[in-house]
Parts: sequence; structure tokens; C-alpha cells
Amino acid sequence: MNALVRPSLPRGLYVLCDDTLRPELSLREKAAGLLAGGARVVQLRMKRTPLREALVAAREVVAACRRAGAVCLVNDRVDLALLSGAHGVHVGEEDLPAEEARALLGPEGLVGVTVRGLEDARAALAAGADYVGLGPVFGTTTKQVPAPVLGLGGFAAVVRASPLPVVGIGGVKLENIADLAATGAHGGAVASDALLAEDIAERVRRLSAAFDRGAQGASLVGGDA
Ligand SMILES: Cc1ncc(COP(=O)(O)OP(=O)(O)O)c(N)n1
Ligand SMILES: Cc1ncsc1CCOP(=O)(O)O
Ligand SMILES: [Mg+2]
Repeated sequence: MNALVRPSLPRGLYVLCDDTLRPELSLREKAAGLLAGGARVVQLRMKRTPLREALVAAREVVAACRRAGAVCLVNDRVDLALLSGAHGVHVGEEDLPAEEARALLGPEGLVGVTVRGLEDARAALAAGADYVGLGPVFGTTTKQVPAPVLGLGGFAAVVRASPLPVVGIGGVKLENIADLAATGAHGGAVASDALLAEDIAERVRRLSAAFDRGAQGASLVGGDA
């Protein structure tokens, strides 16, 4: 990691720069659109990119995020996160365990962990994670997730009790991100609704503003986490 002190995960919209969506655009082009829209947290999710190309892409996207003052997390791969100077990594059940990701990254790196419920969130804390990605909140076609859709009520129940900040993922869109934020979620992770937009930057601006509006409502009624 380049940073000496671990950054905290900014609250709000969390975007996925994903190689399975809009294959006609390079990851660098997608990242440019996301960052032009003011994205503050970018996860580089590479499922199809060969490893050596992934390393080049990671270095480019991390550099672009750092220039823009955004936090960049690499999905799945701690090695790529370290080699690219990313702020951290996001790991799930098919990736390195969170403890090992933390051990490799050291105290300066952010570690996000996929969870399906409260028990997982408690385990993620014990493993040294900084935040949890909880989902699928809504239905999604971007990933076949081996878990039932939580719905907003199921999601909110975990948010209320989670010992770690919760980022909601799965089917998060402009039409529901304010409601997600109103649960007290720390973030809303969006892939397709941002990347499939004709104007990615404009969509990111609108998603981000909608999250902030929803979070503001939550804090006014004392639901701020
Ligand atoms: C913020 C966030 N939450 C959850 C996930 C899912 O991670 P994982 O379960 O490892 O699945 P893949 O994304 O690797 O297919 C995520 N990427 N980001
Ligand atoms: C990676 C991942 N994990 C759970 S749902 C999902 C995909 C989210 O994509 P979208 O925002 O297009 O539903
Ligand atoms: Mg993964």
C-alpha cells in the first residue's frame, strides 16, 4: 500500500468498475467516466481480464483514482491490490480469507468482506475487516449470487446491528438507492446502473446525490449509523 495511514471508507455511493459490463469500453475508460461523475469509492472488479492485463489495468485505474482523490479497492486479488498500490481489497467466500488478506495488506490497507448476515458481519470484524458488503439487497443479473435476496427490510435489520459499516450491493439503482441509504447503510454499491448508462458520469452524479438525500433523511430521524 502507498498510504501510510489506512484511509476510512468514504460514506455514500460505491461504484464497481467491472469488466463483465460494457465490454466495448476499457476499464480505464469506465473508470474515467465514474471518476468524472465524482465517484469517491471505486472497486475494480475483473472477472474476465487475463492476469497480466489485469495488473496493467489495476495500475492505470489506481493511478486515476489517486489523481481524483478517490479510494480504489481491487476485487478478489490481494496480489493485484499490493502491486498496483490500491487502497485495499474486497474479498468474498471464493477469495482469500479476510484474515489472510489483512495479514498480506498490513494495517494500512482497507479490507472489505462479503457477508450474508449478522453472524458473518461479526466474524468479519474479528477477522480484521473494515467494512462488509451485504447482499443481494435486490435482484440482479450482474452476478449469480448463491444467497436469497434480502429485500430492504432484511438488509436494514443487519445494518442496525452490524459492528462494521455496511455497503449494500445487488440491484442497487437510482430508483432504490435513497431508500437503501435511509436504512443507515454506509454505502450503496452499484455496477450496472452506472456502467450501462449512456452518460456514466451523469448517472454517477445522480446516484450519489440520491444516496446522500436518503442518508440525510435517515440522520434526521435518528437512523444515522
Ligand atoms: C461491496 C461489495 N460487496 C460484495 C461483493 C461480492 O464479492 P464476492 O462475493 O467475492 O463476489 P465477486 O464480486 O467476487 O463476484 C463485492 N464485489 N463488493
Ligand atoms: C458483485 C455482486 N455481489 C452481489 S450482487 C453483485 C453485482 C452487483 O451488480 P449490480 O449493481 O449490477 O446489481
Ligand atoms: Mg470475490
